Amino acid sequence: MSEPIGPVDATKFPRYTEPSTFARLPRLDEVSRADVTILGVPFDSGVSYRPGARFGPGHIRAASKLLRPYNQAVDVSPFAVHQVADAGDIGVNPFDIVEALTTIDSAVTDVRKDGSSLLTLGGDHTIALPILRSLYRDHGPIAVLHFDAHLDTWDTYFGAPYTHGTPFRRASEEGLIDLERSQHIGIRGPLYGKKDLEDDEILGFQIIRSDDFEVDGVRSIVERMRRRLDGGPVYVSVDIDVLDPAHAPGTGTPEAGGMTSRELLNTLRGLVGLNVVGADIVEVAPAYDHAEITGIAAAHVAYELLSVLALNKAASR
Ligand SMILES: N=C(N)NCCCC(=O)O
Ligand SMILES: [Zn+2]
Ligand SMILES: [Zn+2]
Repeated sequence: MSEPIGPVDATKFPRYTEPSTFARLPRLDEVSRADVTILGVPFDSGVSYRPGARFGPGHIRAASKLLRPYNQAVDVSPFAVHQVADAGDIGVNPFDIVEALTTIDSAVTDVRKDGSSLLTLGGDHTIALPILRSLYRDHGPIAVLHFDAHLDTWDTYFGAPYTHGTPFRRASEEGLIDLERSQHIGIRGPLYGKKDLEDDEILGFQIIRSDDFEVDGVRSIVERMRRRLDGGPVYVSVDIDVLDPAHAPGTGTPEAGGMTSRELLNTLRGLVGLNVVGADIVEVAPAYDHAEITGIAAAHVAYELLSVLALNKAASR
């Protein structure tokens, strides 16, 4: 097998040149096949408050230009172990959510058909549902590790079943999730009522609260997370609003009292060795971002997830 094509060399082409791909990696059509494909899903017709996450993919790519090839925190070069490529964005109907779900499902299925893992850049949280539908057809019920301020297991908004506050309710009803192994991390903030928590508990999710990071620390939370997820395929869904608005102002439904980016990156490093088959980063809304704070956080979240996939690949050889 030929050597993987890595990022453009920043000592020859400065970082602000060239069209944007994630981390200046090759486009999918420039490589024969990818082990990991990055796919943009510019869809935000499911939001309940501030719109704008449809511009998330481009913003995360722009903020990813400064990423360097070697991850010192976990001792891996995530783009050298295997081929990572950027498939660009899906064309999604912004006016018809049901059609959008079908389009996202088929695009994700297409990207994965030769065995590639998937990292999706959203888009609002609605997009997790069609991704889980696609993964279910290959893996069966999958554990969801859900980083978010919000439960996203609400039933409907204004009678609408497909929104960014409801993907994990729909996915649970459709049997796509292994609910005995699933977990929300970073939950906080005002709810509509106590019933929100009761409904979520009935579904079977386990909750690690944002405040738990202060009390228990990252190390003990990683232990709980690994115990919960072990034993099967895992899907990681990162709503950037899991971070405190100080660390991620550019998002649609911000809530005070969130995780720091350092806590989130460290927690993600704890996924090494688990069977992560796909991931998303959603709810990045650049119109409310300043100084690329949210874009940079999202790019680093992607980098840590890609590092986990690379370490898992290296260990399987
Ligand atoms: N998935 C995200 N980011 N937010 C859901 C918030 C739903 C609400 O407006 O109550
Ligand atoms: Zn969410
Ligand atoms: Zn959220």
